[in-house]
Amino acid sequence: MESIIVLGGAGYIGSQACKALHTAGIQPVTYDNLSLGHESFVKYGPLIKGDVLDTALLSETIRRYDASCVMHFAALASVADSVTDPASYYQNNVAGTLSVLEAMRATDCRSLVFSSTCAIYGQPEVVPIDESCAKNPINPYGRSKLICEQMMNDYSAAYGIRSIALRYFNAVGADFDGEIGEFREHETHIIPRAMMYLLGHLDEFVIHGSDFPTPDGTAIRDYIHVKDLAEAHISAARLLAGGHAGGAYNLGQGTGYSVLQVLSAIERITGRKMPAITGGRRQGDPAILIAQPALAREVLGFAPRYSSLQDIISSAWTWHQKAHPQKSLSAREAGAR
Ligand SMILES: NC(=O)c1ccc[n+]([C@@H]2O[C@H](COP(=O)([O-])OP(=O)(O)OC[C@H]3O[C@@H](n4cnc5c(N)ncnc54)[C@H](O)[C@@H]3O)[C@@H](O)[C@H]2O)c1
Ligand SMILES: O=c1ccn([C@@H]2O[C@H](COP(=O)(O)OP(=O)(O)O[C@H]3O[C@H](CO)[C@H](O)[C@H](O)[C@H]3O)[C@@H](O)[C@H]2O)c(=O)[nH]1
Repeated sequence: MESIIVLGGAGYIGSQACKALHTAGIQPVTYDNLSLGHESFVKYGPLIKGDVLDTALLSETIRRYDASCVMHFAALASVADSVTDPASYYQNNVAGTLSVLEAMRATDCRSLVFSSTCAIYGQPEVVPIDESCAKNPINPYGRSKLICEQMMNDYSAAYGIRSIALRYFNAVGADFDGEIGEFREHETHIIPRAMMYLLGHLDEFVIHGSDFPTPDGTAIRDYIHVKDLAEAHISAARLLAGGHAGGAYNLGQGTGYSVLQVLSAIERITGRKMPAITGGRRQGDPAILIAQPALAREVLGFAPRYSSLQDIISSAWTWHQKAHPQKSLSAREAGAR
């Protein structure tokens, strides 16, 4: 059976990729240090507990499974934390990716699919953003990912390790079977925070900024379902297996929604009131991020199927209720809403 090594496979997006690989008949071998991920998310193949900085263990794992490809999700990914603790981001994300490339160089595996981000574009001059737009990241997280892409290009030219960087916009939603979803110790993302608020795990939900230059004053993002992202990884791995030289592709829908539009859809779909407090902007939050996904459509055949607000919110809501059943029935929630 073909095996693919999934670095960070115990995390939110990596675990969805594992499920998609398993469904496609490929064995996903999760390699994760479990610093942020969950062992319970590793359901579709073996787990190797290890750090991406451990080059020797990585090489050994790639060889042991005779992996056809490496998918690299393992990173720190909080914009705000990267500003206060850049050292961790350069160590984990940049040195970590260098270690991955070195581990691959020591083996025969020459295909890498990498989790990049729209944060590499910084404050875009034009939207929708296409792949040729200026890359001026405005925080260490975005810079760390841009450096990784540059290293990957150099390793491709010099050592023939071909890579596809997938620049996700906002990953959202959960598995439609309710098996895996989005859950972090210190959650900052809009959909899980809203779900946690509705389930009584947060005392308030704050809208970060109402004075953006957008029609309703709240920031606009391009939300893409993790299942669509997971399937794009399989397309990317297949392209590389077919000899594709590598490249970088935006993964978004090409449509944006404001924070207020998302909150209103949450009220409609969950049938719960979502009273929100308006707060100030978060540091480094751009007003509008919308992808131009034409290149991904042309090259990867990327055609999002699960990214309507209805599918995104209903899958997340189902999973969050299942993940926290005891608390979802709390007296506070039942009485107050
Ligand atoms: N969530 C988003 O909206 C989004 C958007 C753009 C890009 N990304 C990128 O996608 C990838 C996955 O994001 P996610 O939301 O699933 O994050 P996540 O935190 O849920 O998953 C990351 C996983 O990597 C593991 N990990 C981290 N550092 C490691 C290390 N040094 N060695 C081994 N394992 C390590 C963690 O334990 C975790 O399981 C990241 O590279 C992130 O930068 C995410
Ligand atoms: O409690 C919250 C949480 C979020 N938001 C708003 O909701 C939108 C989406 O915020 P998220 O935190 O869900 O996502 P980001 O757009 O900040 O982050 C995403 O894009 C980043 C690049 O800008 C990184 O790639 C990151 O990993 C990825 O999740 C933003 O306008 C944010 O200000 C709120 O109003 N309240």
